[in-house]
Amino acid sequence: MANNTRGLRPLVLCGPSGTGKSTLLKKLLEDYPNTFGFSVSHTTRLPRPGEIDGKHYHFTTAEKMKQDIEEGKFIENATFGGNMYGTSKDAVKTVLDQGKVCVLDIDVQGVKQIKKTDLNPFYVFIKPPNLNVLEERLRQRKTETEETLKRRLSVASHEVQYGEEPGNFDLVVLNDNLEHAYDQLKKFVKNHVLNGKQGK
Ligand SMILES: Nc1ncnc2c1ncn2[C@@H]1O[C@H](COP(=O)(O)OP(=O)(O)OP(=O)(O)O)[C@@H](O)[C@H]1O
Repeated sequence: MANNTRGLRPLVLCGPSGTGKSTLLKKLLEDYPNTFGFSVSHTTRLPRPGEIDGKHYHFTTAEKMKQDIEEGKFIENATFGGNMYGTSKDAVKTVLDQGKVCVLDIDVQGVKQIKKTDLNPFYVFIKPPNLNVLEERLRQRKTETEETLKRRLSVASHEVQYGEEPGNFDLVVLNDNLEHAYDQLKKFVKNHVLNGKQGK
């Protein structure tokens, strides 16, 4: 069954911090076990409570990450809120080798870089209802300090602008109601990413 996905285009989920990418991704991975594989990004930020090294992120140092970037080991990388993030070639290869559809959770800077590669994924933008709701979600998540929260919000409006620009994404999902947003994502996945090739 896993081999049925071989050759299918990867799926990029992008959107401002707190917009609900991880939440939607979790639902997708639960709904389609064995079909999708998450490309585990590298980051120099500290783990949040409950985050597991190698599962949620590969936690690394700025020194090591800079060196790996110089050595060409990354497909895309970005600095956000004083921390580095990136997708290594190995992270994508690991998923493809499992015969799964590779899902990448990246920001706008990463999307712009991926567009210059031959990865050829589907691009989905997850849009927050507005910046006040985004702030509320980030506050409720209790992962941010006042400073990191401000930084995340300050880039969010530019990201939404890029997300809404026609042609930049294959699908823009408004994450107002979670079930509604997930339905839109799932429909797109069924019709385009899986292209009728397999069910659950
Ligand atoms: N539709 C929704 N309605 C209400 N709350 C939501 C909705 N979608 C997500 N949330 C909540 O908003 C918070 C942020 O969501 P999540 O962590 O998935 O965002 P993210 O885009 O992955 O952020 P980051 O890029 O910082 O990892 C979480 O606490 C999540 O439970």
